[in-house]
Amino acid sequence: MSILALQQVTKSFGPQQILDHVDFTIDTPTIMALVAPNGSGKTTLMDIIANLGRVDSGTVTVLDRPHTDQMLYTDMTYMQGDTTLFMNMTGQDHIELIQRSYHLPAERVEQVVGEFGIGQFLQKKVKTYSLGMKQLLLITLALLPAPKLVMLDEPVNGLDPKAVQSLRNALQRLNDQGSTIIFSSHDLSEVDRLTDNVVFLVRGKLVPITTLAPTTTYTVVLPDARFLTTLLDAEQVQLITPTKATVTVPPAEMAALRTKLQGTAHAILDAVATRQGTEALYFKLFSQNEIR
Ligand SMILES: Nc1ncnc2c1ncn2[C@@H]1O[C@H](COP(=O)(O)OP(=O)(O)OP(=O)(O)O)[C@@H](O)[C@H]1O
Repeated sequence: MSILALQQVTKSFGPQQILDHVDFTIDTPTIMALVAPNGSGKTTLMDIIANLGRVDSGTVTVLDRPHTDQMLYTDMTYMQGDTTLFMNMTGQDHIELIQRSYHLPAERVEQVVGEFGIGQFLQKKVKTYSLGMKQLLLITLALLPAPKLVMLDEPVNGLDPKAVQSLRNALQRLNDQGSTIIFSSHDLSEVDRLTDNVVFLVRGKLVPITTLAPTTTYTVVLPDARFLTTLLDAEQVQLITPTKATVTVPPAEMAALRTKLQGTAHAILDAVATRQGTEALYFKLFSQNEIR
């Protein structure tokens, strides 16, 4: 089964071509970052996937169903900007709407509300919320149903470091449970913390970072860093401290390593990708500022 499939998708606004015969598929659950300059079409693309925008030509399927299938809402959520919130309703009102629509047990709501620490302001009207509070509410609403596909438009915006950490943990857990997350962001260091799976939108085409930089260097933390030398070739591992090392491998190999060590005494506790710079690749791809 494919999670997402775009076939020859084209979209223009007047003379401006946003998507140019895009072919793209996601077949296994992943956390994918969508990266491109302002005005390139990230929101347009997510709108199209969520059936909030029309394609000029091509087809989009989500979970092997046309993206126009109304019932897909049970399997796909989309966090857009704060214009989707009702200013005169409380956060709690919003949560109850989602809880009723998706028949969610109270424990699920308690878990996610607790995870993001938003319980203390849920009784207030949304119009009194700060940018970060609105972001946290929007993220909570999108993640509550734990759908198969979650799309988040710039979720990191306005979040404090603790909230970013909660987001990171929540997305990782959802992905571990089989959900796919697509998010856009301009914060490239946070992108590198959240995922290896970066896809650039370049002149109307989707370009996976793996096609540009086949290996990634990760700074990993684990109880005994020397253990890595028993699993990987010498040139792939560089010990930094007894509990820290750099590992240079393709992203898929890193994912396999994490899975292999999960739950063992050698579990990888943290891994930060310092690929030959997502940022460096970004500047190489978008140096001419010609997208806008
Ligand atoms: N309804 C519309 N009518 C005409 N042009 C539009 C419409 N919606 C978006 N655009 C244009 O399409 C381009 C892509 O916009 P989009 O919001 O998808 O970019 P983005 O990559 O999400 O940008 P940002 O990073 O700034 O959020 C922009 O030039 C925008 O002005």
